[in-house]
Amino acid sequence: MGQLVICDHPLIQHKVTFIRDKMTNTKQFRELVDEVSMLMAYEITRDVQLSPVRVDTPVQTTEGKVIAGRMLGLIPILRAGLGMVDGVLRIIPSAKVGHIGLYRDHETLQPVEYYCSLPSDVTERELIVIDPMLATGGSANAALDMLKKRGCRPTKLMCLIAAPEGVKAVQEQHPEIDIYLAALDERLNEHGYIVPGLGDAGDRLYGTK
Ligand SMILES: O=P(O)(O)OC[C@H]1O[C@H](OP(=O)(O)OP(=O)(O)O)[C@H](O)[C@@H]1O
Ligand SMILES: O=c1cc[nH]c(=O)[nH]1
Ligand SMILES: [Mg+2]
Repeated sequence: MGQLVICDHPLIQHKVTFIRDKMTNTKQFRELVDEVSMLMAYEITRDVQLSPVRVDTPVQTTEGKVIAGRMLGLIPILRAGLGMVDGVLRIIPSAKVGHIGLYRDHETLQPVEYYCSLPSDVTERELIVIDPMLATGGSANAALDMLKKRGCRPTKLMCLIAAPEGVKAVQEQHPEIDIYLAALDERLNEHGYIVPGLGDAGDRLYGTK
């Protein structure tokens, strides 16, 4: 079973509180999501392999460590996943980005696929699927299915807020995936929204409601 990691660094928890706040405006919301995503990228890259190199300081030669060329790909789920990409890219600038378009049908809560564009070398990369909200888990599972069907290797799912129902659904359908969250909330409501959550992440990022 993959790990379930709650990124409980105080800076992340502080910012998530303001992300949840309904008084936070679109500009502040976008900035906070960007900042939390950057901070979460530290946790997500914790297992990156290092290799030794010699480095000449002004004083003497010593041994340093550099990242051992692991190839990463970021796969945001449109729309809301886009709000997290730049923050992660600030920490992992060499990652390539592919896009999966999914929206959740408001009646059935089932994900509807409308776009998929992946980097040409995507099958050689370790992929991190990115979406701020993991509610029923339908969208994350559909994205992971789409990637696996194309011969790709997703290893991590990065979300801001999840409901226990969504975590369970991903763990059942894709048990090897490591899930990284800033918060694990109480439950879903009758409309499939996370409680207490933050509302509709896409609408809050882009000011569409
Ligand atoms: O776990 P689930 O029950 O599938 O719900 C989570 C999905 O819902 C939201 O997207 P939405 O459908 O609102 O699309 P948007 O990003 O375009 O707003 C969110 O960004 C996830 O993709
Ligand atoms: O609470 C939720 C659930 C799904 N999608 C959102 O944007 N928010
Ligand atoms: Mg939405």
